Amino acid sequence: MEERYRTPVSSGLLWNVNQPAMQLVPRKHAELAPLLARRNALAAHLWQERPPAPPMLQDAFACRRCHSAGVCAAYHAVVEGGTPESSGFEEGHFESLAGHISAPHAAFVAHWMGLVDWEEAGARARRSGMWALPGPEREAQGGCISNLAFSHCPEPASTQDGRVHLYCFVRHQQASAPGPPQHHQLHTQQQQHQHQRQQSHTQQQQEQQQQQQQQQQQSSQGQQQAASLLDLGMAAGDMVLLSVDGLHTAVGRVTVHEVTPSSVVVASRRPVLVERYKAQWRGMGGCGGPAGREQPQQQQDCHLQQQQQQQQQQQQGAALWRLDKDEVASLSVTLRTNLLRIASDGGGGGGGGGRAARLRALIIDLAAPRMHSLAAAALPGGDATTQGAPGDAACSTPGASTGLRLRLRLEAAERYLSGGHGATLNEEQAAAVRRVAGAEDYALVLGMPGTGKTSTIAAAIRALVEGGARVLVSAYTNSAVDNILVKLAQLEVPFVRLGRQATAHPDIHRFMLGGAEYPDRSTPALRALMDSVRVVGVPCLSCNNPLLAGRHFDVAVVDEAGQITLPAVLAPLMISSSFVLVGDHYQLSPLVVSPRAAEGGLGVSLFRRLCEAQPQAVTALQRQYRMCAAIMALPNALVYSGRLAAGSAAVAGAELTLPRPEALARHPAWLRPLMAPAVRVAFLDTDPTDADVAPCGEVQLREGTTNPGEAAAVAALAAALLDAGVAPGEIGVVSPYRAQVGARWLGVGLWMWGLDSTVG
Ligand SMILES: Nc1ncnc2c1ncn2[C@@H]1O[C@H](COP(=O)(O)OP(=O)(O)OP(=O)(O)O)[C@@H](O)[C@H]1O
Repeated sequence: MEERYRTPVSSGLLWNVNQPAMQLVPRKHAELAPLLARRNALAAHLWQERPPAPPMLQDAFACRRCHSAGVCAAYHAVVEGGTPESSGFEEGHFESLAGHISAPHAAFVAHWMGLVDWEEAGARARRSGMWALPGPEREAQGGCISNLAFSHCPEPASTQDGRVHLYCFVRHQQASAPGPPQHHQLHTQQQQHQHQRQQSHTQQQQEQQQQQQQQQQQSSQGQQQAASLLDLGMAAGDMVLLSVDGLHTAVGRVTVHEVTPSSVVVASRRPVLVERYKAQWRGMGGCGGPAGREQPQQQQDCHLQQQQQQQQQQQQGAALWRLDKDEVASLSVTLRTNLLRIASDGGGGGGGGGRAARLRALIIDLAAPRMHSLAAAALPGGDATTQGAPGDAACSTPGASTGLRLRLRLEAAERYLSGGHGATLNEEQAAAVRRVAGAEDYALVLGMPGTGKTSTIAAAIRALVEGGARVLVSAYTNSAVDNILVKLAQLEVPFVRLGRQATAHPDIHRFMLGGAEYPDRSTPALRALMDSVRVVGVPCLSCNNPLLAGRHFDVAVVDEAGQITLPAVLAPLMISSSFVLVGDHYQLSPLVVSPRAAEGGLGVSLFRRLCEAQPQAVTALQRQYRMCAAIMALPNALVYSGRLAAGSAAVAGAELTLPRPEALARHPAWLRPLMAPAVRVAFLDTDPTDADVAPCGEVQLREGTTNPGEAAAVAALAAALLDAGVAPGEIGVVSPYRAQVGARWLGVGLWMWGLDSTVG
């Protein structure tokens, strides 16, 4: 720390998990050497591609009291093939925690643990760029905004989470006038840079290369960066790390508050000492790291551009800041813990052993799910299919048999479906509601695009709640959770949304703790709220929220389940008696970075695994309300084998209506035939021989691939539609290129999406 911060450090803080407060520990020279040795050993350990876990402690007394003994025993058993003797646990302790794990279950969990390891290694390789690459290089790869100068502190904002401090940064443009990106120049420079790296590294050559690079970078600096900060893929709500480039990585973990073309405002709960870095910068006299320290050539190459920018900033007495998206964070730890919790029968903190046993049967052994038919549920006390699951006693509602609970839900579903909003659901949707209400183990809802998945799930949740169930609403992303919650609010179903306000949809803020619906944040009030509320919404990876500790739900409903990896989806399932997975595995599968993990099956969601193993548990929604017949023909031919149908004749025959068709006369001739009402799908040939359409071709910009010719053609089409009276909000533009999805469309209020975000 002294080396890094150039400040004498005379003591440190020790946090002992068994103690309520931290202790101040004075620095003792004699203790430093072994501490550094442990630090180095840990660093060396973590640096390996797939680091093994440290050896078992062999401290029976400490392990008996440890809250992680369950997952630790499960890990030792399934990954390390451990025995009671090798565990070092007290006699009988290891067997009680891991003795039940059969060889096939151990093999399954070990396999998935390995996939998480590979994925973590892949993600870590990407993340290392945050620490190793100068901001501009990282910005070119995406996930970073670099070359920022601190501007000012807007007034602190008050949120339900408390007051947050705001910091506004602007592009450091003063040293170089902004201008259009010089594509050719950038490309050439990158080639030269690469080429130079391949050359022999004699001292003389290195110096020449550095000089060349400096000259090139000086001439192109300021021209390479994206013209608008909106083009860099960061949005309000993103979690980012704020750093001073080359001086201090991760000054703070902050949230993006607002992005405009020229500025970005970040929010932090704690004050960030921006002025301090200005002062420190002056004190250090240049680039980060001790002066004269030898660096490998690659690092020197890497840091050249950074140093130049820093020198410019230094002359002006200010630091250069950067924002890096924090994507991996503690994800792998959560995934491993989830896997070990279904392997373990206790001591894992939360899920009961009975629930874990049932999940092992359903997920690993692929046991058939028990489903209560309406007829069976009508019988007093339920039927045989609802009784006697091993270990389920831990999950049942006291005083009510499983059969009775399911019958109450099914009756509530029928009541809902027979009146008001419920009557507007089509047959498939109504069947899905019944299936969800009658599911004892799980139900799967396969919702093809535009088939009313969200509406159906919201209706099913309302029926569940009216039938007395407590429901956990989850998904991988905050936005997917909120999508359902918005519909629940319309159906007047009360709920609590857990999480930070910054990550939630504005319409949902009032349902968050401290929001208009739940203003009292005192401990008794929160406890009473969590005891009484019937519906809680939280993303999968936040199910370890302290307010959920020790709580149990009757049903977990997980949306977009086709896009969630198996280890990630387990957390909500562990704290619920039954679950409903909603998704469409024919659309996007889980995003996996590591090819090796993908080969091993990490890209196969639990939703798909169960759909394939237990097709009788699937209710498919196939009647869609979004696409006319001509558009629907494409997904039907490519993906759904003709199963997708239009919800009504009006949907199938929908056509373009132009309030002012005569306005088209003012626009290029090539686009007029495309606007005929009968034309539902058109492929526009952008061959350059057509004089009217601008020549098209891909161009590599710093912010990504673009096709200016195609963009111009789309702009012409949009302008014609607007002129002909189509409302801006009725026009959508989709592009496979992130860089093409830019600010230029926002001015006219068009909907503009990247390809991924249009799925579903
Ligand atoms: N039974 C129905 N009758 C008429 N319109 C319906 C019906 N069900 C859904 N819709 C309409 O279909 C559209 C899509 O509904 P919804 O957003 O719930 O579908 P989704 O399957 O969740 O969509 P996505 O494909 O985005 O996941 C909405 O405009 C909705 O009002």
